[in-house]
Amino acid sequence: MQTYSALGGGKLRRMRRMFAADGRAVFVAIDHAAYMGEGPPLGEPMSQIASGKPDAVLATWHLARAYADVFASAGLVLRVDGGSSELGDMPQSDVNDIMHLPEQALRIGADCLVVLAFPGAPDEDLSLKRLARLTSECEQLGLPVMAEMIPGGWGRAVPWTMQNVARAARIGAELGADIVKTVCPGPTEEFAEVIAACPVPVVALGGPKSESEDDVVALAKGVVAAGGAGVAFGRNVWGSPQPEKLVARLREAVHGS
Ligand SMILES: O=C[C@H](O)COP(=O)(O)O
Repeated sequence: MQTYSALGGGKLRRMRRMFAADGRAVFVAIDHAAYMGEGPPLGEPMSQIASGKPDAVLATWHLARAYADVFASAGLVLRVDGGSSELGDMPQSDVNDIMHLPEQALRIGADCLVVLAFPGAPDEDLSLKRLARLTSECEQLGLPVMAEMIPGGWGRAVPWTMQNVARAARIGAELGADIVKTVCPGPTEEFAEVIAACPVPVVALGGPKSESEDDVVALAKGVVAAGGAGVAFGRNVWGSPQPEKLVARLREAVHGS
């Protein structure tokens, strides 16, 4: 199991706001509407997600503020990259600005910031340098950074093999990320290769809505069995007719209770 004892006090406390005593977490991603499709429905569905007791939510600036009370018991990961959307010419890899500064993020209660990075993409230097700049800045504030490491970018300029995912995860950690979020591109047993390569907690992202919630839960179980620190699932959770139940099932899969 990963421990955070080497981190400074601020980071340690914020990591504990997201990760339970077992070192694992269920993150629910609700940031999609800023860049991808309609995103999660507002209002009551947000309360339903919260009722399932996710360890943390991964949110946009708006949702972090508007649902601060609803998600008061959950950690907050704030998406700070962006600047393009599906309505425009959404890039496959090249990198937009940091939209919200770390000090501003602290003011609205963020426990962690998240940005994408695309090692292996033709313009990899842009996202890797951005990640490194952000982690150095956040170090001064005791604010953890989650790196969403996508080998080759969404256009898959390099194939999503387990080896490439492992390399991407390690690169994220080397550039200062405290948590790596990435894809599990094959059988979950093989995800152990990614965990072995990466010295910080790794959580798996979910991807498009699955036909079967049992498959979603099985993915979470498999990731944890392979040594992963949990999951960061979005569409499958807020696209569920009963998000509260699914979050509770994911908790069971990740924490065993
Ligand atoms: O932050 C956004 C997530 O990576 C998307 O989550 P999802 O792929 O499970 O919908």
